[in-house]
Amino acid sequence: MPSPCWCLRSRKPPRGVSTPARGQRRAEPERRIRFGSGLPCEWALATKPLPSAMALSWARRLIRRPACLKWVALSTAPEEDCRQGAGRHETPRKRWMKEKKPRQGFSLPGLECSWEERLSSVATPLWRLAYEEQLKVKAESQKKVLQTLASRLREHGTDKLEITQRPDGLCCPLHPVVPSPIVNGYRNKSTFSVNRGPDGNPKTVGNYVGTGRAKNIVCVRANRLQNVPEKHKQVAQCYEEFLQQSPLDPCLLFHEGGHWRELTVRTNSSGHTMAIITFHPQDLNQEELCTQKTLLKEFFTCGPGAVCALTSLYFQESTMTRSSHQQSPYQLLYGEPYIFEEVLGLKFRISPDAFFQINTAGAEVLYQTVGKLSQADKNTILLDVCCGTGAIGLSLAHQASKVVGVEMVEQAVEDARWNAAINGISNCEFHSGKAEVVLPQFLMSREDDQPLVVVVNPSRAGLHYRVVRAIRNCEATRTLIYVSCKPDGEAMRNFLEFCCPPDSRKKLVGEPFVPLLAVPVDMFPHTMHCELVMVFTR
Ligand SMILES: C[S@@+](CC[C@H](N)C(=O)[O-])C[C@H]1O[C@@H](n2cnc3c(N)ncnc32)[C@H](O)[C@@H]1O
Repeated sequence: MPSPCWCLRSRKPPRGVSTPARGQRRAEPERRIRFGSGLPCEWALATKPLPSAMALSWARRLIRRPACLKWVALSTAPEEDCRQGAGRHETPRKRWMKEKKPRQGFSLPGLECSWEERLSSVATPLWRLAYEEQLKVKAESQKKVLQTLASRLREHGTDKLEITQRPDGLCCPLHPVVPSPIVNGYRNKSTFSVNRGPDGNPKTVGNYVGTGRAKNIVCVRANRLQNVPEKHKQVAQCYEEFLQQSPLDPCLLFHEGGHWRELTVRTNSSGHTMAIITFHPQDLNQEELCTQKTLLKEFFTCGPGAVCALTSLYFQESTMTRSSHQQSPYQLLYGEPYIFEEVLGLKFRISPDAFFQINTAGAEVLYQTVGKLSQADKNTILLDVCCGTGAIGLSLAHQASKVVGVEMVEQAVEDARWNAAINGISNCEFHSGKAEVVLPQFLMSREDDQPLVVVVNPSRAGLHYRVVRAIRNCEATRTLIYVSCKPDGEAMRNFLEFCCPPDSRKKLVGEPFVPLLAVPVDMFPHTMHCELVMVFTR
């Protein structure tokens, strides 16, 4: 259980707690709440768990103002700043940010709030709530998404009674959140950065507290993050040990030089572990690069890093924030080129560059949910748009007459084809390329009029308008399933494009879709995120 403490920034004190006068400190034996005057907004620290209703109401505020989340950890400025009060024109936060110096975890009497806890509050803001409470918070935020969609559709002049006449103000019925079968350590992939830690050590491996824009980034070890499994933490710790003994500098800012960059760890259910290390070559020659790769390999195969028992070690030279395999190949230094996973009885091969849902047990629930909702049958073709390694299409292939997948990452498409073959699935084809290029061509060139069930699961950037237009203008598409982990972002734009009244200016001439049902599936316990499965029909 996490330590019984809830810490949030809030404009108002929780109900039932009076605000002390400016500068005055108040201590109650049961619950002690402090308000730091001079901070941009008041914030509160409770040393006892708050009643769940209270915690929930605060969490709801976070949903309304998610920007607050960024400040949850940062606004916890050291106590002496609050106590002494800042100058008239300089708030403690301003002063703290101006110093730009990472500080040691600070302590308040009765409340230890370490850097690790701050990181937890940034990366997993719900971690102090019991899982049932987390699900309530997520249900609330999904409700808001459906309310927003309903009101945006009304603004767009929809006359669909299914939307305009719903008494709850939602655009369609909303199911309760389907819980994740695993709540802790569920991540099968974690990425760790290298940067200055709270003690100023530039070779710290962890995750960021703070932002680049505010220039107050501190890299904090992920040891306390509840969604990261122990194995990932162990590899991160070993990489840090390697860096400490390496003569080369870490690459903190590209233009300042340095080499060692982030670490990605992938694991599967049988404990196999793949590590990928990104390296900025700067002006090293091939021989020098080779020396570094050898040192890294030796460290993880026969040196102190051997305890991690890696099954694959990859090295990627990259001068960009992110590079695909095409831009800068993943170089296998040691072991198996792929990691394998089993999902719903099917075997999946996953390349280092390929996307795979980060919660494998949660992915099974998600795919089962999509399968039930899709109503794909032997008369329908199932289109899996943004298919990754083909997981959705392959797990539903037995329901449909045929599956067609589209994916832009070449390695993932190769995995999808291999996955179909190894599982003996012959009614699938996978196309490589951007969906906005491949899909309109595919739909235009179809000669049969077999009904289509389209499942889209794009990244956070949402679908390109050409993809939306192609799907909407294709009459054979009667059912559309949109799976999104950020339905209040770009996906909302897509929902409107699918459901708005016909608009010839935007070439959205096909019959509009109507939201039929929404089922949230929790894949990310402790975070605010949730996968939303939206079913549209027409
Ligand atoms: C959220 S993942 C979904 C993967 C897959 N449905 C699954 O469950 O494993 C999004 C996928 O979309 C791919 N993608 C992003 N933009 C794309 C585009 N414009 N065209 C095709 N695929 C794209 C990404 O490479 C990634 O594999």
